[in-house]
Amino acid sequence: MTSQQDSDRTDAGPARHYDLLVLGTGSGNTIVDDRFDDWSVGIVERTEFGGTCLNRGCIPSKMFVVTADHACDAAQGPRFGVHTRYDGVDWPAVRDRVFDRIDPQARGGREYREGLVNVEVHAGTARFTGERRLVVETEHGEVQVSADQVVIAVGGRPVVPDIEGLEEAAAAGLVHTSDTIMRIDALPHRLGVIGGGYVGSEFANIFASLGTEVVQVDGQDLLLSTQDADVARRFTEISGERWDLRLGAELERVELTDGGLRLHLGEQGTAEVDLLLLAVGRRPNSDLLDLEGTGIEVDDAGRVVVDEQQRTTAEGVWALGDISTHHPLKHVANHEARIVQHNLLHPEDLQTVDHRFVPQAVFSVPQVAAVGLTEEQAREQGLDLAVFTQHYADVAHGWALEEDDSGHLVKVLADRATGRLVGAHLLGPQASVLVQPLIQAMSFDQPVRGLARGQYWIHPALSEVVENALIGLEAALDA
Ligand SMILES: Cc1cc2nc3c(=O)[nH]c(=O)nc-3n(C[C@H](O)[C@H](O)[C@H](O)COP(=O)(O)OP(=O)(O)OC[C@H]3O[C@@H](n4cnc5c(N)ncnc54)[C@H](O)[C@@H]3O)c2cc1C
Ligand SMILES: NC(=O)c1ccc[n+]([C@@H]2O[C@H](COP(=O)([O-])OP(=O)(O)OC[C@H]3O[C@@H](n4cnc5c(N)ncnc54)[C@H](O)[C@@H]3O)[C@@H](O)[C@H]2O)c1
Repeated sequence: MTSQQDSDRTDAGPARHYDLLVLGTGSGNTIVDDRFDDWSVGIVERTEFGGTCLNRGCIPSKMFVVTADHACDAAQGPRFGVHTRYDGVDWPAVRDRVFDRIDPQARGGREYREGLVNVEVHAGTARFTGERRLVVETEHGEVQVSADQVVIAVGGRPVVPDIEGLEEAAAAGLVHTSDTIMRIDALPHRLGVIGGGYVGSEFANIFASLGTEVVQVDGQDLLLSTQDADVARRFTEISGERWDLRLGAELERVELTDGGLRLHLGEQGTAEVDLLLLAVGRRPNSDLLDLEGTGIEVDDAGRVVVDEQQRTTAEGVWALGDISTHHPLKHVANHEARIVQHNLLHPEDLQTVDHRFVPQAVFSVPQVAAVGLTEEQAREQGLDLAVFTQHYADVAHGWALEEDDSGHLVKVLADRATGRLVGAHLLGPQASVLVQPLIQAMSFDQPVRGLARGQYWIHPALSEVVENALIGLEAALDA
């Protein structure tokens, strides 16, 4: 590769041409390693380095989840005969523990890139002006950039619905999204959470565990309504025992009250809260890019259209992660970044993404984890299914965890025609870890028969709940 960097000035400021231009420093930033040392590289980032996951997503939220788990454990002590109780939280200390770890990582990421001789970092928002030509709006004016190869990795952002009174409430500083809720100054006494998906369910648990009175609202009749119905139902029941759930409800209007907010929820009445968290989904940032006229196609949901090699519909332009995926998860964005990285380096030997068995987990209490089809999806596809559900309460480690059957479960589905797993759905402690052997079995096309008995499972570890689920599934296949 030859560097064609130049610095011709134009009306819009200095022009730069690169071998590679990366837009966004979430998973996009992982592409540039020492194999690109002889490429000239431009990187554009409009906020902190590291993207959503590091700064406003997975990592800080899971640090709060672990803190919330400590609070729950303290409150649960007496159930085990232990004299503990939960006495409240030093919120600024909790928050600062998280961001004193994270913020230096973001700064360090930027400094590292800025220190590389072949890389130029532009702090600003990029938008296209032509074929692989863009302008970056920075604090110091506009910079024109162009490149032989462009990687679009600009992610997404929370959806803010258009609801009466919301703007006034936001102007009063009482409305948050996942972008801001983790940096607030004080633990709210009462929190309204609009949305019962991933973000809503994780934050409802965090704040409820720390002592906030939570009211959670969702338009659907179940929380996590896209999960397998058995899991969604039990998760909803457990959450409903812990905080105020208003399901099948619309947030129709928000009203400012003395020091707080009144949420008008149609048939679900009203709720008084101090702060509101909007968690009604995320949208891709394609609208910031001025893609019209570039040949880069976007679908109805605003996702940049890519093929199996992560190529967009425009020559030399790639996309990855939340801007283009149907699975807006960090492990997917990272996988796609590895594919783009390989394909940039080996244009004669393109690799294809593997989206066959994308797992996911919700880090609430209890945890939820899943891979493959739900029972409903499998039946819709007309599969001849064998299904088995193993309860945690019926394995040795489950006895240690719970006195009665709390409904924690491992549900596994197999296709009788192939003898292979087609889905696994877990609800309970460590679900996000326990699901891994099931992902592995599906990814490596291992038959269900022999999966349990063909290996040792440590006794009395919680993994026996997965072993027993597979034994039960094998019996169901043979029935
Ligand atoms: C609260 C929360 C918790 C989450 N938890 C998990 C989890 O536990 N597990 C999991 O797998 N996933 C989780 N996710 C999802 C995960 O964060 C995303 O899937 C992942 O970060 C997407 O990575 P990305 O690189 O595609 O985009 P991002 O990480 O969003 O990076 C895009 C970058 O592009 C920048 N940018 C945007 N537009 C422009 C522009 N025009 N010019 C220049 N720069 C621009 C942005 O500032 C950003 O830094 C969570 C998300 C949230 C919100
Ligand atoms: N643990 C994780 O992996 C994790 C955690 C957080 C976020 N994420 C990612 O972020 C994405 C976005 O998460 P999210 O929770 O914002 O979206 P989501 O799509 O998971 O859930 C949105 C919820 O809001 C509800 N809703 C939508 N509009 C509403 C309205 N007007 N009133 C009431 N309810 C309404 C929907 O019924 C749905 O239950 C997820 O799809 C996921 O990919 C992942």
